[in-house]
Amino acid sequence: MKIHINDPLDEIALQKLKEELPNATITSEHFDKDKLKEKMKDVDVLIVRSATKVTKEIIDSSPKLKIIGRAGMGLDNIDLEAAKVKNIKVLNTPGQNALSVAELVIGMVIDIYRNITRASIGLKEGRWEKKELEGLELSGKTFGIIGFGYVGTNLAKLLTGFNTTTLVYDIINLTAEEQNKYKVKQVSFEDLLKQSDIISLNLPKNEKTFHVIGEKEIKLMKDNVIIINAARGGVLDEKAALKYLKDGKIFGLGLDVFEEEPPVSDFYKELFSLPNVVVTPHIGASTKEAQERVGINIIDRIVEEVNKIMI
Ligand SMILES: NC(=O)c1ccc[n+]([C@@H]2O[C@H](COP(=O)([O-])OP(=O)(O)OC[C@H]3O[C@@H](n4cnc5c(N)ncnc54)[C@H](O)[C@@H]3O)[C@@H](O)[C@H]2O)c1
Ligand SMILES: O=C(O)[C@H](O)COP(=O)(O)O
Repeated sequence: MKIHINDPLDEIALQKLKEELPNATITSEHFDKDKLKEKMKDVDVLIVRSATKVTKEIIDSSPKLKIIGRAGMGLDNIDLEAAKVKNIKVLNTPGQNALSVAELVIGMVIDIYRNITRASIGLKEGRWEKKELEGLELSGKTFGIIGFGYVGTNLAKLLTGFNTTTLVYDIINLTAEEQNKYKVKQVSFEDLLKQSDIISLNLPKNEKTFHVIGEKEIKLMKDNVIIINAARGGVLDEKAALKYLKDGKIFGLGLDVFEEEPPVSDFYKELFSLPNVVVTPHIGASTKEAQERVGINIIDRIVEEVNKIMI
Protein backbone atom coordinates (compact mmCIF):
# COMPACT_ATOMS: atom_id res chain seq x y z
CA MET A 1 0.00 0.00 0.00
CA LYS A 2 1.38 3.42 -0.97
CA ILE A 3 0.32 6.49 0.98
CA HIS A 4 1.27 9.97 -0.16
CA ILE A 5 0.92 13.04 2.09
CA ASN A 6 0.94 16.17 -0.08
CA ASP A 7 0.44 18.87 2.61
CA PRO A 8 1.91 19.25 6.13
CA LEU A 9 0.57 16.68 8.61
CA ASP A 10 1.09 16.76 12.38
CA GLU A 11 4.16 14.76 13.53
CA ILE A 12 2.26 12.71 16.15
CA ALA A 13 -0.31 11.79 13.51
CA LEU A 14 2.42 10.77 11.06
CA GLN A 15 3.99 8.56 13.71
CA LYS A 16 0.59 6.96 14.42
CA LEU A 17 0.14 6.24 10.71
CA LYS A 18 3.53 4.52 10.56
CA GLU A 19 2.73 2.42 13.63
CA GLU A 20 -0.76 1.43 12.55
CA LEU A 21 0.14 0.59 8.95
CA PRO A 22 3.74 -0.68 9.30
CA ASN A 23 3.80 -2.28 5.85
CA ALA A 24 2.71 0.84 4.00
CA THR A 25 5.18 2.92 2.02
CA ILE A 26 4.62 6.50 3.16
CA THR A 27 5.91 9.57 1.34
CA SER A 28 5.43 13.12 2.57
CA GLU A 29 6.28 15.99 0.25
CA HIS A 30 4.36 18.77 -1.46
CA PHE A 31 4.18 18.31 -5.23
CA ASP A 32 2.57 20.82 -7.52
CA LYS A 33 0.02 19.70 -10.13
CA ASP A 34 2.28 18.11 -12.75
CA LYS A 35 4.58 16.32 -10.32
CA LEU A 36 1.58 15.16 -8.29
CA LYS A 37 -0.02 13.67 -11.42
CA GLU A 38 3.17 11.68 -12.01
CA LYS A 39 3.39 10.63 -8.35
CA MET A 40 -0.24 9.47 -8.25
CA LYS A 41 0.36 6.65 -10.78
CA ASP A 42 0.82 4.13 -7.97
CA VAL A 43 -0.62 5.85 -4.86
CA ASP A 44 -3.46 4.11 -2.97
CA VAL A 45 -4.14 6.77 -0.32
CA LEU A 46 -3.68 10.53 -0.75
CA ILE A 47 -3.68 12.86 2.28
CA VAL A 48 -4.14 16.61 1.74
CA ARG A 49 -5.11 19.87 3.43
CA SER A 50 -6.56 22.85 1.55
CA ALA A 51 -3.44 23.72 -0.45
CA THR A 52 -3.69 20.71 -2.77
CA LYS A 53 -6.42 20.89 -5.37
CA VAL A 54 -7.55 17.32 -6.00
CA THR A 55 -9.06 17.97 -9.41
CA LYS A 56 -10.64 15.54 -11.87
CA GLU A 57 -7.32 15.65 -13.74
CA ILE A 58 -5.44 14.46 -10.63
CA ILE A 59 -8.08 11.81 -9.89
CA ASP A 60 -8.00 10.57 -13.50
CA SER A 61 -4.20 10.23 -13.19
CA SER A 62 -4.56 8.02 -10.10
CA PRO A 63 -5.48 4.50 -11.26
CA LYS A 64 -4.87 2.89 -7.86
CA LEU A 65 -6.37 5.61 -5.65
CA LYS A 66 -8.88 4.30 -3.10
CA ILE A 67 -8.96 6.91 -0.36
CA ILE A 68 -8.54 10.70 -0.23
CA GLY A 69 -8.04 11.93 3.34
CA ARG A 70 -8.65 15.64 3.90
CA ALA A 71 -6.97 16.66 7.17
CA GLY A 72 -9.51 19.41 7.83
CA MET A 73 -13.13 20.32 7.16
CA GLY A 74 -13.70 22.00 3.79
CA LEU A 75 -13.95 19.64 0.82
CA ASP A 76 -14.22 22.37 -1.81
CA ASN A 77 -10.65 21.61 -3.00
CA ILE A 78 -11.64 18.06 -3.92
CA ASP A 79 -13.68 17.12 -6.99
CA LEU A 80 -16.17 14.96 -5.11
CA GLU A 81 -18.08 14.02 -8.25
CA ALA A 82 -14.94 12.72 -9.97
CA ALA A 83 -14.02 10.78 -6.82
CA LYS A 84 -17.51 9.24 -6.65
CA VAL A 85 -17.37 8.11 -10.27
CA LYS A 86 -14.12 6.24 -9.50
CA ASN A 87 -15.50 4.85 -6.22
CA ILE A 88 -12.83 6.68 -4.22
CA LYS A 89 -13.70 7.22 -0.55
CA VAL A 90 -13.28 10.84 0.60
CA LEU A 91 -12.74 11.37 4.33
CA ASN A 92 -12.44 14.60 6.34
CA THR A 93 -12.28 15.58 10.02
CA PRO A 94 -15.51 17.37 11.03
CA GLY A 95 -15.27 19.60 14.06
CA GLN A 96 -11.62 18.94 14.89
CA ASN A 97 -10.35 22.43 14.02
CA ALA A 98 -13.51 24.45 14.74
CA LEU A 99 -12.47 25.88 18.11
CA SER A 100 -9.27 27.32 16.62
CA VAL A 101 -11.24 29.05 13.85
CA ALA A 102 -13.75 30.44 16.35
CA GLU A 103 -10.92 31.86 18.48
CA LEU A 104 -9.38 33.51 15.39
CA VAL A 105 -12.73 35.12 14.49
CA ILE A 106 -12.97 36.67 17.96
CA GLY A 107 -9.33 37.74 17.72
CA MET A 108 -10.04 39.52 14.43
CA VAL A 109 -13.08 41.34 15.81
CA ILE A 110 -11.17 42.58 18.84
CA ASP A 111 -8.21 43.50 16.63
CA ILE A 112 -10.53 45.65 14.49
CA TYR A 113 -12.45 47.23 17.41
CA ARG A 114 -9.25 47.96 19.37
CA ASN A 115 -6.94 48.77 16.40
CA ILE A 116 -4.37 46.23 17.61
CA THR A 117 -2.60 45.59 14.29
CA ARG A 118 -2.80 49.25 13.31
CA ALA A 119 -1.46 50.44 16.68
CA SER A 120 1.29 47.86 16.65
CA ILE A 121 2.46 48.83 13.15
CA GLY A 122 2.28 52.53 14.07
CA LEU A 123 4.26 52.18 17.27
CA LYS A 124 6.91 49.99 15.66
CA GLU A 125 7.27 52.70 13.02
CA GLY A 126 7.71 55.30 15.79
CA ARG A 127 4.19 56.78 16.03
CA TRP A 128 2.42 57.22 19.41
CA GLU A 129 -1.18 57.33 18.10
CA LYS A 130 -2.95 57.21 21.46
CA LYS A 131 -5.51 59.92 20.61
CA GLU A 132 -6.37 58.53 17.17
CA LEU A 133 -6.91 54.96 18.29
CA GLU A 134 -9.92 55.05 20.56
CA GLY A 135 -11.77 51.77 20.00
CA LEU A 136 -15.03 50.01 20.80
CA GLU A 137 -15.95 47.16 23.13
CA LEU A 138 -17.23 43.83 21.82
CA SER A 139 -19.36 43.48 24.92
CA GLY A 140 -22.96 44.56 24.34
CA LYS A 141 -22.84 44.24 20.54
CA THR A 142 -25.12 42.12 18.35
CA PHE A 143 -23.08 39.34 16.76
CA GLY A 144 -24.52 37.55 13.71
CA ILE A 145 -23.27 34.09 12.75
CA ILE A 146 -24.11 32.83 9.26
CA GLY A 147 -23.73 29.03 9.20
CA PHE A 148 -24.20 27.39 12.58
CA GLY A 149 -22.14 24.22 12.30
CA TYR A 150 -18.99 23.25 14.21
CA VAL A 151 -17.32 26.68 13.92
CA GLY A 152 -20.54 28.61 14.47
CA THR A 153 -21.45 26.71 17.63
CA ASN A 154 -17.92 27.07 19.04
CA LEU A 155 -18.09 30.78 18.31
CA ALA A 156 -21.44 31.12 20.08
CA LYS A 157 -20.03 29.33 23.14
CA LEU A 158 -17.05 31.69 23.30
CA LEU A 159 -19.32 34.71 22.85
CA THR A 160 -21.28 33.90 26.00
CA GLY A 161 -18.20 35.23 27.81
CA PHE A 162 -18.45 38.54 25.92
CA ASN A 163 -22.03 39.46 26.76
CA THR A 164 -23.13 39.79 23.13
CA THR A 165 -26.62 39.27 21.73
CA THR A 166 -25.94 36.43 19.32
CA LEU A 167 -28.09 35.88 16.22
CA VAL A 168 -27.70 32.94 13.90
CA TYR A 169 -28.84 32.10 10.41
CA ASP A 170 -28.60 28.57 9.04
CA ILE A 171 -30.55 26.65 6.42
CA ILE A 172 -31.22 24.05 9.13
CA ASN A 173 -33.78 24.99 11.77
CA LEU A 174 -32.58 24.98 15.37
CA THR A 175 -34.85 23.73 18.12
CA ALA A 176 -35.69 26.02 21.04
CA GLU A 177 -33.46 23.77 23.22
CA GLU A 178 -30.50 24.20 20.86
CA GLN A 179 -30.96 27.99 20.78
CA ASN A 180 -31.14 27.98 24.56
CA LYS A 181 -28.06 25.76 24.90
CA TYR A 182 -25.90 28.12 22.82
CA LYS A 183 -27.65 31.29 24.00
CA VAL A 184 -28.48 32.30 20.43
CA LYS A 185 -31.60 33.38 18.56
CA GLN A 186 -32.23 31.98 15.08
CA VAL A 187 -33.48 34.66 12.71
CA SER A 188 -34.03 35.10 8.97
CA PHE A 189 -31.06 35.94 6.74
CA GLU A 190 -32.41 39.43 6.21
CA ASP A 191 -33.00 40.09 9.91
CA LEU A 192 -29.47 38.96 10.74
CA LEU A 193 -28.05 41.33 8.11
CA LYS A 194 -30.16 44.25 9.36
CA GLN A 195 -29.58 43.78 13.11
CA SER A 196 -25.94 42.69 13.52
CA ASP A 197 -22.99 44.90 14.45
CA ILE A 198 -20.63 42.07 13.52
CA ILE A 199 -21.25 39.36 10.92
CA SER A 200 -19.15 36.21 10.79
CA LEU A 201 -19.40 33.90 7.78
CA ASN A 202 -19.12 30.27 8.82
CA LEU A 203 -20.84 28.38 6.03
CA PRO A 204 -19.35 26.13 3.35
CA LYS A 205 -18.50 27.27 -0.14
CA ASN A 206 -20.67 25.63 -2.77
CA GLU A 207 -22.73 26.62 -5.81
CA LYS A 208 -25.47 28.01 -3.53
CA THR A 209 -23.21 30.09 -1.27
CA PHE A 210 -21.02 31.83 -3.86
CA HIS A 211 -21.12 35.58 -3.05
CA VAL A 212 -23.84 34.97 -0.48
CA ILE A 213 -22.72 38.35 0.85
CA GLY A 214 -22.54 40.86 -1.99
CA GLU A 215 -23.53 44.46 -2.61
CA LYS A 216 -27.27 43.84 -2.08
CA GLU A 217 -26.66 42.18 1.30
CA ILE A 218 -24.10 44.78 2.45
CA LYS A 219 -26.61 47.56 1.70
CA LEU A 220 -29.03 45.91 4.14
CA MET A 221 -26.43 45.90 6.93
CA LYS A 222 -26.11 48.45 9.72
CA ASP A 223 -23.66 51.29 9.25
CA ASN A 224 -20.29 50.53 10.87
CA VAL A 225 -20.71 46.78 10.52
CA ILE A 226 -17.73 44.42 10.87
CA ILE A 227 -17.58 41.45 8.48
CA ILE A 228 -15.35 38.44 9.13
CA ASN A 229 -14.75 35.69 6.58
CA ALA A 230 -12.86 32.72 8.00
CA ALA A 231 -14.96 30.25 5.98
CA ARG A 232 -13.97 30.22 2.30
CA GLY A 233 -12.93 32.75 -0.28
CA GLY A 234 -15.92 33.26 -2.56
CA VAL A 235 -18.72 33.32 0.02
CA LEU A 236 -18.04 37.05 0.35
CA ASP A 237 -17.90 39.29 -2.71
CA GLU A 238 -14.60 41.00 -1.83
CA LYS A 239 -15.00 43.70 -4.50
CA ALA A 240 -18.34 44.75 -2.98
CA ALA A 241 -16.72 44.73 0.47
CA LEU A 242 -13.93 47.03 -0.78
CA LYS A 243 -16.49 49.48 -2.19
CA TYR A 244 -18.33 49.74 1.16
CA LEU A 245 -15.12 49.87 3.20
CA LYS A 246 -14.05 52.88 1.13
CA ASP A 247 -17.38 54.64 1.56
CA GLY A 248 -17.27 54.02 5.32
CA LYS A 249 -20.34 51.78 5.70
CA ILE A 250 -18.19 48.83 6.71
CA PHE A 251 -16.22 49.61 9.88
CA GLY A 252 -13.77 46.75 9.47
CA LEU A 253 -13.14 43.57 7.53
CA GLY A 254 -11.35 40.45 8.76
CA LEU A 255 -10.28 37.88 6.17
CA ASP A 256 -8.54 34.57 6.76
CA VAL A 257 -9.59 33.19 3.36
CA PHE A 258 -9.58 34.77 -0.09
CA GLU A 259 -11.13 34.34 -3.51
CA GLU A 260 -7.53 34.06 -4.74
CA GLU A 261 -5.09 32.17 -2.48
CA PRO A 262 -2.41 33.34 -2.05
CA PRO A 263 -3.93 36.79 -2.74
CA VAL A 264 -1.35 38.39 -5.01
CA SER A 265 -3.32 40.36 -7.61
CA ASP A 266 -3.46 44.19 -7.63
CA PHE A 267 -6.98 44.12 -6.21
CA TYR A 268 -5.57 42.78 -2.91
CA LYS A 269 -2.87 45.49 -2.81
CA GLU A 270 -5.64 48.05 -2.64
CA LEU A 271 -7.77 46.07 -0.18
CA PHE A 272 -4.82 45.36 2.13
CA SER A 273 -3.75 49.02 2.12
CA LEU A 274 -6.83 49.95 4.18
CA PRO A 275 -6.01 50.20 7.91
CA ASN A 276 -9.30 48.63 8.99
CA VAL A 277 -8.72 45.44 7.00
CA VAL A 278 -7.15 42.66 9.08
CA VAL A 279 -5.87 39.67 7.14
CA THR A 280 -4.26 36.31 7.92
CA PRO A 281 -3.01 33.70 5.43
CA HIS A 282 -5.67 30.96 5.89
CA ILE A 283 -4.43 30.04 9.37
CA GLY A 284 -7.82 29.45 11.02
CA ALA A 285 -6.96 25.80 11.65
CA SER A 286 -3.24 26.35 12.12
CA THR A 287 -2.80 25.77 15.84
CA LYS A 288 -0.77 22.99 17.39
CA GLU A 289 -3.86 21.65 19.14
CA ALA A 290 -6.14 21.69 16.09
CA GLN A 291 -3.50 20.13 13.83
CA GLU A 292 -2.90 17.33 16.32
CA ARG A 293 -6.65 16.61 16.58
CA VAL A 294 -7.16 16.84 12.81
CA GLY A 295 -4.09 14.70 12.06
CA ILE A 296 -4.96 11.94 14.51
CA ASN A 297 -8.60 11.93 13.42
CA ILE A 298 -7.79 11.58 9.71
CA ILE A 299 -5.31 8.77 10.43
CA ASP A 300 -7.91 6.92 12.56
CA ARG A 301 -10.47 7.26 9.79
CA ILE A 302 -8.01 6.17 7.08
CA VAL A 303 -6.80 3.14 9.06
CA GLU A 304 -10.42 2.06 9.66
CA GLU A 305 -11.14 2.34 5.93
CA VAL A 306 -7.91 0.55 4.92
CA ASN A 307 -8.76 -2.31 7.29
CA LYS A 308 -12.18 -2.62 5.63
CA ILE A 309 -10.57 -2.78 2.18
CA MET A 310 -8.05 -5.42 3.34
CA ILE A 311 -10.79 -7.76 4.69
N1 LIG B 1 -10.24 29.32 8.02
C1 LIG B 1 -10.00 28.04 8.23
O1 LIG B 1 -8.87 27.59 8.33
C2 LIG B 1 -11.16 27.09 8.35
C3 LIG B 1 -11.08 26.01 9.23
C4 LIG B 1 -12.19 25.16 9.36
C5 LIG B 1 -13.32 25.37 8.58
N2 LIG B 1 -13.32 26.40 7.70
C6 LIG B 1 -14.49 26.63 6.87
O2 LIG B 1 -15.51 27.18 7.67
C7 LIG B 1 -16.78 26.76 7.20
C8 LIG B 1 -17.58 26.19 8.35
O3 LIG B 1 -16.90 25.10 8.92
P1 LIG B 1 -17.65 24.13 9.94
O4 LIG B 1 -16.64 23.17 10.44
O5 LIG B 1 -18.44 24.91 10.89
O6 LIG B 1 -18.64 23.40 8.92
P2 LIG B 1 -20.06 22.77 9.23
O7 LIG B 1 -20.43 21.93 8.07
O8 LIG B 1 -20.07 22.15 10.58
O9 LIG B 1 -21.03 24.05 9.31
C9 LIG B 1 -21.49 24.73 8.20
C10 LIG B 1 -22.92 25.18 8.51
O10 LIG B 1 -23.34 26.01 7.44
C11 LIG B 1 -24.69 25.71 7.17
N3 LIG B 1 -25.03 26.14 5.83
C12 LIG B 1 -24.82 25.50 4.65
N4 LIG B 1 -25.28 26.25 3.64
C13 LIG B 1 -25.78 27.37 4.18
C14 LIG B 1 -26.41 28.52 3.64
N5 LIG B 1 -26.60 28.66 2.34
N6 LIG B 1 -26.80 29.48 4.50
C15 LIG B 1 -26.62 29.35 5.83
N7 LIG B 1 -26.04 28.28 6.39
C16 LIG B 1 -25.63 27.31 5.58
C17 LIG B 1 -24.81 24.21 7.39
O11 LIG B 1 -26.17 23.82 7.60
C18 LIG B 1 -23.93 24.03 8.62
O12 LIG B 1 -24.68 24.14 9.80
C19 LIG B 1 -16.47 25.78 6.07
O13 LIG B 1 -16.46 26.48 4.85
C20 LIG B 1 -15.07 25.34 6.32
O14 LIG B 1 -14.42 24.92 5.17
C21 LIG B 1 -12.30 27.26 7.57
O1 LIG C 1 -11.60 23.69 5.95
C1 LIG C 1 -10.67 23.62 6.74
O2 LIG C 1 -10.51 22.68 7.53
C2 LIG C 1 -9.74 24.77 6.83
O3 LIG C 1 -9.85 25.64 5.78
C3 LIG C 1 -8.33 24.42 7.13
O4 LIG C 1 -7.56 24.25 5.99
P1 LIG C 1 -6.01 23.86 6.16
O5 LIG C 1 -6.00 22.49 6.75
O6 LIG C 1 -5.45 23.89 4.81
O7 LIG C 1 -5.39 24.82 7.08
